[in-house]
Amino acid sequence: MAAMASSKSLDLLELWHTIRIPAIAAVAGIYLVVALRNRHFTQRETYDGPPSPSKLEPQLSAEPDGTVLLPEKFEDTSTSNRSRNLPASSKSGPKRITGGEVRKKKVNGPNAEGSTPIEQAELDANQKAIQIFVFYSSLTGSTGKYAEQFAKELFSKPLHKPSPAPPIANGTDIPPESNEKAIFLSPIVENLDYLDLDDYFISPASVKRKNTTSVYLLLIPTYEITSPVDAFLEHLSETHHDFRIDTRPLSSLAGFSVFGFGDKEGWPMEEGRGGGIFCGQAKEADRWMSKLTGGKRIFPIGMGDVKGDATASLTEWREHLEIALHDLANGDAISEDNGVDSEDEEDTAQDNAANTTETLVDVEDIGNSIRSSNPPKTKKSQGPLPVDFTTTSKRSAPKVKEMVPKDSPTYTALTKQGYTIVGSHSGVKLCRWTKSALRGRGSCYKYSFYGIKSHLCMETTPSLSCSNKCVFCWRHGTNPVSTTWNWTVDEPDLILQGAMEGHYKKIKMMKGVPGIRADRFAEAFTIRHCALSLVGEPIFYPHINEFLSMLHERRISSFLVCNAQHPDQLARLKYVTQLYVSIDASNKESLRRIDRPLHRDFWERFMKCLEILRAKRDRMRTVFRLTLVKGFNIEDEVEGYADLVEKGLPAFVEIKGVTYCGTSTSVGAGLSMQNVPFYEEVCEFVRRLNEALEKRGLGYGIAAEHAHSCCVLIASNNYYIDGKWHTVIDYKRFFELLEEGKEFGPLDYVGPPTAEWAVWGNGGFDPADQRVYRKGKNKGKVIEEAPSGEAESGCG
Ligand SMILES: Cc1cc2nc3c(=O)[nH]c(=O)nc-3n(C[C@H](O)[C@H](O)[C@H](O)COP(=O)(O)O)c2cc1C
Ligand code: SF4
Repeated sequence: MAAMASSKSLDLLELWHTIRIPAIAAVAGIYLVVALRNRHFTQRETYDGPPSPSKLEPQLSAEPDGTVLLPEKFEDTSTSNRSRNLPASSKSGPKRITGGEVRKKKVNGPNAEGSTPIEQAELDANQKAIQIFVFYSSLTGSTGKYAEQFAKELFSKPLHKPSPAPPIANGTDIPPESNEKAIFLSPIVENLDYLDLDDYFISPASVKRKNTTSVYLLLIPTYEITSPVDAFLEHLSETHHDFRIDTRPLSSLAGFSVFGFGDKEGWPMEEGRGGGIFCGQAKEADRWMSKLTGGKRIFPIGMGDVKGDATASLTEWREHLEIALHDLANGDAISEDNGVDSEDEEDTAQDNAANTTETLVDVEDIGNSIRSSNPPKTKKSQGPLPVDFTTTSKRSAPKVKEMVPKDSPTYTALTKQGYTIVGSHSGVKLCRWTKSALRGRGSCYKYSFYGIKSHLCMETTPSLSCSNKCVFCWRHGTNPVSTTWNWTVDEPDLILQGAMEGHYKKIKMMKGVPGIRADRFAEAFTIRHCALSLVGEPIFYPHINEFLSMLHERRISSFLVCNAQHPDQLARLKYVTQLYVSIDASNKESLRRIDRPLHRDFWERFMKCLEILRAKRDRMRTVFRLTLVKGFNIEDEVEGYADLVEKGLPAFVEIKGVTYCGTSTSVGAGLSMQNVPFYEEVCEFVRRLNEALEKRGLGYGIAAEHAHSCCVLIASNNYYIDGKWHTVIDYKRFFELLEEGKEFGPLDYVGPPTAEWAVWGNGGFDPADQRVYRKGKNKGKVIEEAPSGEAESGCG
């Protein structure tokens, strides 16, 4: 028995040795699964309803001085997105870029075989085809319209062949030429300002269809100020100089051609105002494209004077271009290499720099030269074009410019609108509410909500430049735009001094205006508040923190509005009395449509700024500024806005109807009186937003209103103290706290209760002032006269 027992235990021991590893692994696995499950349920059990600030991810926190440390930096996409978008392997060593897929836009345009474009579906797979891309850039909208029209008209009429070309059949359909080797696909129109340039200009756009090459036609305006065209030219230049990329990366294109838009009166052929020249940037684009394609210019650059005959010039250029394209389709010129060495071309260009202006040919001259000589031919079929347009641009070392030089049209335009330009990049302007308050006719909503008397407030900006082109902005036709600061920088004390002097000068000029109240006029010579919201982007200014400190040292409060496009600068921002971000839409597409941002990663930047704002909410008063534009960002967006509030958890949400200014630019952007909501519509939106916030349990309520300027305030319940809203600021306490140098938060400088007349439901107009009602059918809408200088700006 004992022997049997001992042999059994030996068997068991053997069995244990055989199965011990899988058994231990199985037990450990089961333990892990159970532990994870328990953890999951523990978390779920402790979840207590709607998200509170501490539970929202990801978390950033502010330092005692109000700054936020960011784990990563947002680089300027205008110049550096290439390095991010290159294939991973190309970052570690030299590599030839061979191309990738592109996002395609709707194919449009006319349709006929031979010279006219046709839809892909109708093609025989072996048929050679040419895809035309019409690229454009536009700051104020006109080039976009020209581009659409151009694409519609391309090949829409019989070829306008100059003699001695053979006559063609009457009628609108052009019979295919018997020797036609390739046909044209309907053109694709693309806006360079929003395109991922890497997809199109590091290697040719990849077209899914086989046997298809592309032609790039570029319609480019010129701006002497910084504009999106700069980013495009920079991209072309970087591509050319990038050692990882083939020297002629676009050489497999069938060809390219450029048409420039400019203003000959302001910027003649030689150097014009602010250093710009007529169509200077179009010429530069033409030069870079020639280098990148290895000289595949199918037709010389055309130029149109927008104050003259731009439409006629474009038509003429198109008609000649059609012939050149036709030749391209007929001949064997669709080749990988046309034998032109771009490096030789560059050398020639530099050698010939001194003779450049002589070689310039305007489109009128091109027309004449073509009529008087032969019709244009492709290089392969006829040798190089007689005029080398790559030599038209003089290259000089880049120098740092002033943002708004005194002799620039921007300066003239802004001063005409009532701005005082301070130094080279700042501006100050008397707000219409300051004037109104001086006359006892009421202050702006900042008085009703936060206790700011408008006649003690200065509206200024240390950066007239902005990185958006909002549809409702007054100034995008005139104010500079850019994604990065690339101008000379003025010292903060000079800006503050200049701004205050400019402000007081304008106050002095109010002396003779009927109805000015003597007491307020006298008080107005001590600025107590500064609204950094005039126009442009104040946090763009590299010394913004020093500027703010100087205001605070003088016991001037700061209200700073930023456009949520500069997370790095926002994170670095120190104490502000009240910090705003403009929330002009609740989703990416809507934001693109309304703000027309220059940054390609605008949505990521926007979301990052909300995170940063949330991190700052324990240090300062934070505000979301919503500007409602009917037909753009009101309808169906309430839930989206509530989501954004949940993300940023601002102390306040200001909701304001857009202000209509009726400038040609706003009209061009598709804005009319129809887009201005009535106050009742704003109120209805506010009620719905409040409900959406309540549903999420976020702890907000409708606190105050200023019907006079179509503005309503939603506030965090933190400001509902002892049964009353407390939205007004204790400015004296704010400065004391700063001077004490201890850590403090926004609830440490809460002022007295919000005035009864300002509380939601009571209208928001101080009975001590005299209300002046507007007559007419648009009563209840905020309309401003522009450019009289009477108005607040789009984000003011
Ligand atoms: C501030 C400003 C600067 C300009 N600079 C130049 C220039 O240097 N050269 C030029 O030929 N045209 C210049 N123009 C004219 C524009 O190129 C022209 O108005 C063009 O049609 C604008 O196109 P867009 O509406 O598509 O932005 C300038 C226009 C403005 C408003
Ligand atoms: S409204 Fe403000 S953010 Fe928008 S473009 Fe104008 S200045 Fe820039």
